[in-house]
Amino acid sequence: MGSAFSKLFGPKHREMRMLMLGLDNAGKTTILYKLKLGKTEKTVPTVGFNVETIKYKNLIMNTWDVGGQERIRALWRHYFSGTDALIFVIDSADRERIENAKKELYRVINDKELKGCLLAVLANKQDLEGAFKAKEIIEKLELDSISDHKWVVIPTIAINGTGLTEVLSWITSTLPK
Ligand SMILES: Nc1nc2c(ncn2[C@@H]2O[C@H](COP(=O)(O)OP(=O)(O)OP(=O)(O)O)[C@@H](O)[C@H]2O)c(=O)[nH]1
Ligand SMILES: [Mg+2]
Repeated sequence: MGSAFSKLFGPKHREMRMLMLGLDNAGKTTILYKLKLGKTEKTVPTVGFNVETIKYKNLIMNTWDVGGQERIRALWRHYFSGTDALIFVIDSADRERIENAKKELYRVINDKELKGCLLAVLANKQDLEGAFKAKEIIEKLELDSISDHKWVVIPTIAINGTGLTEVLSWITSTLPK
């Protein structure tokens, strides 16, 4: 009632934690800043993490974006605790590494610390030639086999913002009350 939080944001707001993971170069940082600032920032590969607060409707989304390079993926698990929604970003045009992305996705969602969290898979870079469509991503990643997480695949183009509102909207409407 009288917490500093409700004084800042109003009593109706609800705070949640989002975690963005995916292979290096998938577009995570581009998405984070497009959501936060509404513009396309020039990015460099993330070594470590970025964190930003995104306000959407009545939600305060504390959003963590962790670097995806192979040598630092072992650090991902340090960010799992308390995650309400995992946003797993795929470079849909990187056909060679889709199996690698699949392996990393299952390693993450099978961790007990992420039990039951929402899973939004972003089929990013839909503007690029040869990009897998959302349906193909579902097949390649065998998402129909996942029954212990509510999941969705959303086609996105981070550089112009296509699909990003759908991501926030799905999370908002699917989050347990
Ligand atoms: N064409 C196209 N390029 C994109 C899209 N999204 C991101 N990019 C580009 O992909 C490159 C990598 O984007 P980042 O956001 O830095 O990728 P990341 O997932 O944060 O990578 P790490 O920090 O290494 O894990 C940048 O050059 C982006 O401009 C997209 O939808 N379409
Ligand atoms: Mg990054």
